[in-house]
Amino acid sequence: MAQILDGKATAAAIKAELTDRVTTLRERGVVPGLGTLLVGEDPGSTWYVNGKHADCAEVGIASIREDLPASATQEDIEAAVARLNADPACTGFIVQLPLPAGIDTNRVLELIDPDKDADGLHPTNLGRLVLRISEEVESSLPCTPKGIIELITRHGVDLRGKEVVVIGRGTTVGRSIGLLLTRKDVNATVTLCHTGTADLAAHTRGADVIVAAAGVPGIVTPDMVKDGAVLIDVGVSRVTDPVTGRSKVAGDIAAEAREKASWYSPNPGGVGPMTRAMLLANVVESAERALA
Ligand SMILES: Nc1nc2c(c(=O)[nH]1)N[C@@H](CN(C=O)c1ccc(C(=O)N[C@@H](CCC(=O)O)C(=O)O)cc1)CN2
Repeated sequence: MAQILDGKATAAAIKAELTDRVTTLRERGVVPGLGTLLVGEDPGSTWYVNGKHADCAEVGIASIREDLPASATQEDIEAAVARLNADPACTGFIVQLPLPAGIDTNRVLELIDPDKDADGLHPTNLGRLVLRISEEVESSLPCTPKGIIELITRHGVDLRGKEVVVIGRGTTVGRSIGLLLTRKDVNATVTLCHTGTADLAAHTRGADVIVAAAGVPGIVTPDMVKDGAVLIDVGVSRVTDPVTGRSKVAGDIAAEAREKASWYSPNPGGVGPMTRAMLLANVVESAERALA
């Protein structure tokens, strides 16, 4: 019988730990502050950003918002990044992705002060992750990959020597998760599959762990899963429920595939809450580093 990697409960436990650490920081005169930059009115992105501010309030982190209209130009966005870089109340910030079409996302990410990069997506911080395979990385780690590893290990599942297949090569998950999984403290072996992979099923069938981050509902079907595999469902697609007619989240892993798993992350309630908790952890850790 497959067991659940409960992201909601794990994130709640992490938030309780972070609340205590924020109290200690405040007692030492440091108020951690998270900034967000949201461009446009996409309902999903707006929901995620609102959630980030609610999470901050829950654990005692201050928060700062920069909301720009969808018509914002590259210059407008770069100016907002500069304001957050300069704001002393903002100890770390994120640029909500994706940015509207026509905006040079990499250029925007490169302008974030690496010391304030709460998402760990600045090239300097990704570069540190590439270079430091055994030492502690003294900057933020990308939230979803960090959250996935935390979710698995907090449930007592050992990743050492495991064959992990990652599906999807996006900026926030696929490109960087291999860097974390192959660090010496985790020691997994990673295969990164993507839209150019010739035979996806041939890879997933041999995998001990599948991290599905393709954003394609149900791309992982039961025939692609080995008995006893660990299934991590990162994909978030919005579909209409044929019975209720309501919009709902559809993950990348077909529900029937879970029956073959030893552990699986539900979706919703798995990786998403962990992503949110890791952002808070990054803000707290960076404030603690600044004090040390
Ligand atoms: N700058 C960033 N942009 C984006 C990131 C990111 O880490 N940094 N990740 C995603 C969006 N995201 C956070 O920003 C995010 C996605 C999902 C969830 C979440 O809690 N999902 C719920 C279900 C939500 C629903 O019902 O729609 C769950 O899994 O239980 C939180 C944050 C892309 N952009």
